[in-house]
Amino acid sequence: MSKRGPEGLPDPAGPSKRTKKALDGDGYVDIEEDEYASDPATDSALVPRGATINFSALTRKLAEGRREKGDEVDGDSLDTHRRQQDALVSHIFMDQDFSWLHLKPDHASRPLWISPEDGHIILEAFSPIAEQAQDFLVAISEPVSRPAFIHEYKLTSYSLYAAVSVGLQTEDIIEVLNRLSKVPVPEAIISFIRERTLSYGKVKLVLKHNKYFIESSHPETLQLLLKDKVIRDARVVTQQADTSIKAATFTTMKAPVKGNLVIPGTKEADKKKDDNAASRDSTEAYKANDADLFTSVVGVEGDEIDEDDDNVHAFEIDDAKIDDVKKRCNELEYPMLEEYDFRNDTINANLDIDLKPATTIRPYQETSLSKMFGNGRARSGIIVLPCGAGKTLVGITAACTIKKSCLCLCTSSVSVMQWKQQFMQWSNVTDRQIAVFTADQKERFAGESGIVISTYSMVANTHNRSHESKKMMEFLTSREWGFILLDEVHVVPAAMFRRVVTTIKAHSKLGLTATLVREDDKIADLNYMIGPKLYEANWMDLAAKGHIANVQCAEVWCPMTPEFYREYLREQSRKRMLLYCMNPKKFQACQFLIKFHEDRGDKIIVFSDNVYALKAYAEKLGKPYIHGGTGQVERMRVLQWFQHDSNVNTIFLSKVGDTSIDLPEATCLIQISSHFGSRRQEAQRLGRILRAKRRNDEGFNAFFYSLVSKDTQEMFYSTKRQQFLIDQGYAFKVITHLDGLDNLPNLVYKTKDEQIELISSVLLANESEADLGSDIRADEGDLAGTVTSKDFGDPSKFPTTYRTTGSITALSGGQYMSYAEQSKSANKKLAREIAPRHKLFAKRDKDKATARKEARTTGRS
Ligand SMILES: Nc1ncnc2c1ncn2[C@@H]1O[C@H](COP(=O)(O)OP(=O)(O)OP(=O)(O)O)[C@@H](O)[C@H]1O
Repeated sequence: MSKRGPEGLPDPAGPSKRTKKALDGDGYVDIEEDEYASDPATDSALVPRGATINFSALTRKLAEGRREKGDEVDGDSLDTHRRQQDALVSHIFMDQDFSWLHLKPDHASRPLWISPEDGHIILEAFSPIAEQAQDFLVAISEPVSRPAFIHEYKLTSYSLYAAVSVGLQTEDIIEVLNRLSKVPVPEAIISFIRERTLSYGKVKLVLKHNKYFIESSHPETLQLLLKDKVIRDARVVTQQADTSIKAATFTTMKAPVKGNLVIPGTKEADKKKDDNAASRDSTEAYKANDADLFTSVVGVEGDEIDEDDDNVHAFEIDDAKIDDVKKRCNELEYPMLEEYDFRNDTINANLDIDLKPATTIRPYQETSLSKMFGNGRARSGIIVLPCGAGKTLVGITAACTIKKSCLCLCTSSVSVMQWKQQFMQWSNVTDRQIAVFTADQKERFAGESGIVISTYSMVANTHNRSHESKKMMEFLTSREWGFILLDEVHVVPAAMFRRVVTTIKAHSKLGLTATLVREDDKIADLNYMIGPKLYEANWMDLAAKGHIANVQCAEVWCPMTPEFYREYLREQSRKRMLLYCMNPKKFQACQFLIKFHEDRGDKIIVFSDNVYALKAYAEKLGKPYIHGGTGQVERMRVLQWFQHDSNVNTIFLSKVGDTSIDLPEATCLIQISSHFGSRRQEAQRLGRILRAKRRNDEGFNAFFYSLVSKDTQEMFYSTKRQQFLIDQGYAFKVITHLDGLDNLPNLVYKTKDEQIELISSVLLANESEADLGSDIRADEGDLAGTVTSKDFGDPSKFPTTYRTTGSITALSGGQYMSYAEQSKSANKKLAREIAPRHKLFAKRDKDKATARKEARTTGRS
């Protein structure tokens, strides 16, 4: 595989040579000079096929060539003037001077600019055609950052793979980009798009009669793949097929027939119900949609999506090696499309389910599904929708469209029950057709087809299975599944995924997630294990349309009291965390915000990953709490109170509440302790209020506060955590002072004595109290719990996030708080004190510390 730069773009250091070398190493591929790109618009010698492109060098060379030839300059005075201007500004921008990419005369009405350096695309989100441009960019590139006015995307190999897999053609991509761009699309980018899309979509992975086949209508491509050792070794040679690699020896299969497909829950489906006679070809409808997009954006007709050739060639591969083969094909730049022609599958029994007549899916849910079913088959891939936007219904609608046996995998047993309940709520599935497989329940559906809902760990775990579990696994692995639904795909460790993908045979896979980010950079693995990203919604758009709530985000800086800070500087890292969580000023800020929001009529969830702090805060403030150790009955009771009792307006949750708790009543979140710098956790917590019931009330805002102890490590983690949400367009305000806090009646830990009492109890607390990982029960499967502080790097190296400091009045409409920047703090003085001391004093300090330690040990015993 070509080595990629940090952006997913090729590394200028020449990785293509690696590709070539790897292939040569196996002694099978001759990359001839004539395989160099032969597009007349580009200098062919510069762009070898499969080679990595140094965008800037290439573009400059091409531009210089043109200048030498006098191509781009028609000699009129305007251009001369322009060149003079360029010369004037060039020294300011240095190597970032792109003035040689001349603006088109009507550039003001075109919303895009593409960097010739790295394929990053900048979009003016305020342009009248920004919405259409966004739809197009989401299809061909990866969104990097989408705040209010300027969006950033990047073109990568994977994004182009996804574009081809949803039916876009190379020339359409280039044409539309060119129409939208303020400058002509740099030639390096055109070459990159051509080169990357050349081989995509040529090879498919098909499951037939419980066997996997690699299928293509280009026999030469199959020959090329078979020259690779990994693929060759994975091939199952049947009697009919000769091992020698000739097109004639491949099994020839008939191309699937296309017909009518209507996704349930859409307007199309309603129309069909109303008028059976007027059934329409939905493939045509989706093509028309795409064509509309292109026409409205750029004024050209969209090309027809290629129909399959009549004859396709295929060879069988060993299902135990399926994962390696997929990975290898990706590396060879022939990623396999996985499509399931479910309507022509006569082998697997149909599942008679449909959405209930009253269920209507929302426009963005329909768009995401149209990417999956756009050509009448089910494409495997990933759909990314914000938390609370209704991924469950998207999954259920997909299952009701495919109408074959479905296996649904989630991260915890609580989610399993929620999925089952949602299936029953939105579709007409009967109790007999749906079964759950968890540690407590091992059910099977009645009849030939049905739905099984389980957890990743139940299916992937191979140790200590009970007899019943073994039997259940035999049931799951012995059959062919039409559809596998994978919830929260971003949290599942790669090894666990691999086990699931290799043990369960499924024709199509749909991954669902809100946050396609991982701290361990394993996200690229999902591309070959599940498929490309089919759709990613824009959070701000959905908020503007009322599908999710508008949220005001704020980071509240709580100064450490001098005593806490002194101990913080002295203690080791685990205790340090306990100290910044239990900071009395944070306690007070939490009390103040709870009071402030309860008075406004909000329902508040306070999150704390640290169970020691969770209990201490909740007990001190007299509020109910739930953590990993809370029993099911108690949990349900607390949640019921919160939902229905007007006297219980605040609950405290540990990380068990991050994902699996659906509380549309909640309108305010306060975070007092969190899992280091996890961007995913921050987004998932925000997700708890995005579904606020009251989101469509006029002027309604939900609130998300992160309480951070000033001048501690927590500030670095907080910045890191916010990055994902900032990229989605959320602005974090910083509150440095809560006006009125000091006058709050019954303010906790107000006196020095109380604060000192608190610090001694924190210091006496066991080191393990600072642990975050032990809170989740095994069956709740904290699949992401493997991430530690180490994964977040060195705080000092992390780039700072842009923040705004503003008025809380503007933030919440409240008049009781104000900002004040503190220029000096006692903490700074303390930090100076703690700095390396003269050796004369060092010994005295050491003696003192030993004495203190001894005193503590005696106190504990
Ligand atoms: N088309 C729809 N019509 C009405 N309600 C809907 C629709 N789609 C989703 N909802 C509602 O939106 C809420 C959120 O849905 P869901 O729990 O599926 O979100 P999610 O995207 O899975 O969130 P998370 O990632 O936080 O788990 C649910 O209460 C669901 O009933």
